Amino acid sequence: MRIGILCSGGDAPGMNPVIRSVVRSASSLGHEVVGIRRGFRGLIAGDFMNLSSRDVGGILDRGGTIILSSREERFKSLEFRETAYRNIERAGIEAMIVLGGEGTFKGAQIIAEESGLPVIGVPCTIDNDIGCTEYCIGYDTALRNAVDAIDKIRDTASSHERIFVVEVMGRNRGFIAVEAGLATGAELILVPEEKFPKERIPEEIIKAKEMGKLHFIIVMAEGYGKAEELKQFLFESVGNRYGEIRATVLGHLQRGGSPTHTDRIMGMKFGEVAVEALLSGERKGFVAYKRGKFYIEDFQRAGEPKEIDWEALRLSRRLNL
Ligand SMILES: Nc1ncnc2c1ncn2[C@@H]1O[C@H](COP(=O)(O)OP(=O)(O)OP(=O)(O)O)[C@@H](O)[C@H]1O
Ligand SMILES: O=P(O)(O)OC[C@H]1O[C@](O)(CO)[C@@H](O)[C@@H]1O
Ligand SMILES: [Mg+2]
Repeated sequence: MRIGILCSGGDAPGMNPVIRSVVRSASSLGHEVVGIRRGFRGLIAGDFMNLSSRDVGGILDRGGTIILSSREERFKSLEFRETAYRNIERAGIEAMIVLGGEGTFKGAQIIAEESGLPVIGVPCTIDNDIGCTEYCIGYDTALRNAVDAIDKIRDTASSHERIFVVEVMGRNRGFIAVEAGLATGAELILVPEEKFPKERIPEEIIKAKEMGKLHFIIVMAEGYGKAEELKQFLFESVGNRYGEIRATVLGHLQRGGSPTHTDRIMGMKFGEVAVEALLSGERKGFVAYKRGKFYIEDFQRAGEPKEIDWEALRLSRRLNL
């Protein structure tokens, strides 16, 4: 079988271990892998490259993706998808493995349904927001990056007795904010899922400062609000009386760097399962991970809501004395 592989949406550290695993698992069973460069954009352009086991050497520890990624609006239009299907046929691609988030899986599902090609998705997004799977590649590394950065911010926040608003990624979800916030002992975690009233934040700051805390660190998911705007609101509410206020947006540094051992190992496992699923005749769906087991789930279910760790949020508040 000739298998096409692509990465789409925001890159995720751990995509390279998935690619390596797909290429070598397929190769060990006598099958070929073709890399599609720049995700769906490369499908439309017909930008393909053969990937041998040697081509994927030395990439386990590399962040990003060697076959590149993109967000490609044109893939939502049938006209461009038809061009993609002609390119797939011309290149002799008989099945596909698609790495990305929930948006990417919509594209993957459409390919499977319109072209009849077998397509398997591998959940790769630092947002960790794909329904039905307990794990998404990239999330662990993004957490490591966020925790590392917030620890550093805490040092300077304490020295200057400041209030910090730290904005972390998670387009519509608070997964990174909750876990990075608990792990760094943030004084307040703000997530879009909870709608914590911003009018209550000044009292929280006053309470903490009266308890003798040097700093007050707010870890806020980007889906809750903008760091600069919250900083401005706090300044208008309490001024500098409880410490100067600063805002930091961690941004794309969360998405880079060498994948953690968890993202590497999970990436390799997800990749092998994707190849075996295609070889055993699966036609469409994504590899999901639940209670220690991998299985193929319907693409449709990727959009189902997945709960943040509410227990972690509760615990962070209890321990904030
Ligand atoms: N309804 C759709 N039909 C066809 N293609 C789609 C559709 N939705 C998304 N896509 C494709 O998937 C790409 C990636 O989607 P999106 O930007 O939502 O990222 P994602 O895969 O969710 O990853 P992340 O959120 O981690 O960045 C889009 O740019 C587009 O090419
Ligand atoms: O890299 P871009 O296109 O600016 O997208 C940023 C978005 O992508 C993500 O990093 C997910 O990949 C979100 O957390 C964030 O909202
Ligand atoms: Mg997404």
